[in-house]
Amino acid sequence: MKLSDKQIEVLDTEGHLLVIGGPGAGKTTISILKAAKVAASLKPSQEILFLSFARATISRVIEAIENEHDIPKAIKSRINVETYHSFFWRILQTHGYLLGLPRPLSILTPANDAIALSAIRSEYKADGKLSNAEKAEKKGKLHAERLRLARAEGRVCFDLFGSHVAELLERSTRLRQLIAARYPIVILDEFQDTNTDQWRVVQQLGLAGTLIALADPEQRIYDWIGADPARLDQFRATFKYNEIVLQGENHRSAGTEILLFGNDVLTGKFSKNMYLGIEIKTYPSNENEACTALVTQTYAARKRLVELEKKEWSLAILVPTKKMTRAVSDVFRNPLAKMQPIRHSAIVDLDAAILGAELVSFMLQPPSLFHLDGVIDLLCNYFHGKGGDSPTKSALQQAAGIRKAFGLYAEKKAAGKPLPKNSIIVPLLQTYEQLRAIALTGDPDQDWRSVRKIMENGPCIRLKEVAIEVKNLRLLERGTQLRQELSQDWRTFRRYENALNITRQAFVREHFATQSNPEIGVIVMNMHKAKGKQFDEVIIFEGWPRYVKKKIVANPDRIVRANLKDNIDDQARQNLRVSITRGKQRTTILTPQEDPCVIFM
Ligand SMILES: Nc1ncnc2c1ncn2[C@@H]1O[C@H](COP(=O)(O)OP(=O)(O)OP(=O)(O)O)[C@@H](O)[C@H]1O
Repeated sequence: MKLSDKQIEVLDTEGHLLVIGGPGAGKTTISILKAAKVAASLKPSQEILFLSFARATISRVIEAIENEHDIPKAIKSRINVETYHSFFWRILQTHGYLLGLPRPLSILTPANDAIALSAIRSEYKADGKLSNAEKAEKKGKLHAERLRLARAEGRVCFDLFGSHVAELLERSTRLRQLIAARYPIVILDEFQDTNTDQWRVVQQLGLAGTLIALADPEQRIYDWIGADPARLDQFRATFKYNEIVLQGENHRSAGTEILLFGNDVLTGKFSKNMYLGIEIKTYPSNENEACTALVTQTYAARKRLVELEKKEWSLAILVPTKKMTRAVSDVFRNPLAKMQPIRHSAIVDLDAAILGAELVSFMLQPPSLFHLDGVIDLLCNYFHGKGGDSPTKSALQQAAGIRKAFGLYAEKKAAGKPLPKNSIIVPLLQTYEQLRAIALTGDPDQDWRSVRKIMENGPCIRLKEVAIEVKNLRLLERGTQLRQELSQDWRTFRRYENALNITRQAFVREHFATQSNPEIGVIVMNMHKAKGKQFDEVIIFEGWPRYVKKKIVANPDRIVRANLKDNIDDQARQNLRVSITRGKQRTTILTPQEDPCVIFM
């Protein structure tokens, strides 16, 4: 790889650095090369810290490091790529007591956070129907409860990580120095998207160590969770620094006009009718034709990529919402008649699946006095937590309904009376009895599948939902730690004595694991998740309007909310630009014929 003059300048410049460049300008690449250069002169106890937002981004950075064949292995191992979350958690575990947090601390995972806060959330109507004062009151109550859980029970949710670590570093010069002694250089990926607490931490890290901030102000897509357009200027005002702009560089899709098109999306002024590497295709606005268009385009892209005879290729299908990620994944699994299914992986939120897995694993445990009570607790947990931080009213009502029906069951049972025939506990008990009758084998994969199948095919619709949800998990595949630990549990006790605990720990570990599979083949994800990644081809597929008597009555899953001109804002434009510029060779946009994406109109 021949580095550009500006990239070489990054290598040669010392002190705090702000590296600015558009999509594919080579910021990540040059920061890795810089890290390798500096790592060679570090003391044995020191490492370079590369901080990123999501595990998904980390896997690409790790992959990029692996791909730099000129960097010796020993040097690569000195670059520690981590999420803000996992870095913060390490500090909190060891020093949180200084803030009055108890010991030991445990993580309140997003799903369990949702469960813990569901009682407060169920006091309020949906967010859209709340006044500003009610919203503020709800936010205050949620925050107070999270603080209470941290201080009284030592259960800390992700939302509190940043502010607690910031407070620790602001109050302790010694701690700052210790961290800087271990990590003399900290690289900040996607710096434009740091939120207020992360920025507070970064300021402290910069007091004692050296920062390399990588940023593209126009890829800022996290305003809704605290990113701030003023962040780059705050960096400029806080530190004595050098700024290097990788102006006009585009190594990702060189030879195409993908970046030019992405930039034109930002301004809304389209300089050309056709752009090399960009295809905008329309489909008739109905489900069948939308899905057929998507599947056909995916086949065609896949064919093009296979014909290149590269060892590995990647094709991303990017959609505007999480809901649509699942819908596309379902369509690929079961396309319309006569079309071949498409092998793919889908990046979906796993909150619900993880809670479901807790229930499946608990079913593996031997019967105990209160086993059924435990099942009910976990099933209620599932409904409380499955919607993450925006649970639906109906899910909360499901949980309340199960709890109430189980209370009645316990009463009747104690009085020796039968349950009402229409009680939701009746089918649940039937499935439960079938589950209890399984002869477990000690092969966790097989036993897990037996439990899941009975739940899916049994008469209880609630357990069936859980079983279907759990299919999204791949944690029991050959060689996984969860599988090994469950096997060990069986070998020790001749039963799965600790299945629930083992499963819970596996998910916490998984959350912090940095190694995730490189993204190859067909991958479906929502547009936000594509940040920081790249693929050989990208297909952006948005939803279509629903008509009644030729009038649009709903317009979900659009790039711009409801596809209304008034809703076009910087966030929508930047988000679309990020998605468009993930493609190396080609980006195809699929939009409905009768109501195409307003950004292009
Ligand atoms: N000087 C170079 N010559 C050739 N290829 C390069 C060069 N610098 C980077 N690349 C390649 O270009 C692609 C994009 O680079 P990189 O991911 O570093 O960009 P980025 O600025 O971090 O992008 P984004 O902000 O969009 O995530 C990568 O495949 C990388 O290997």
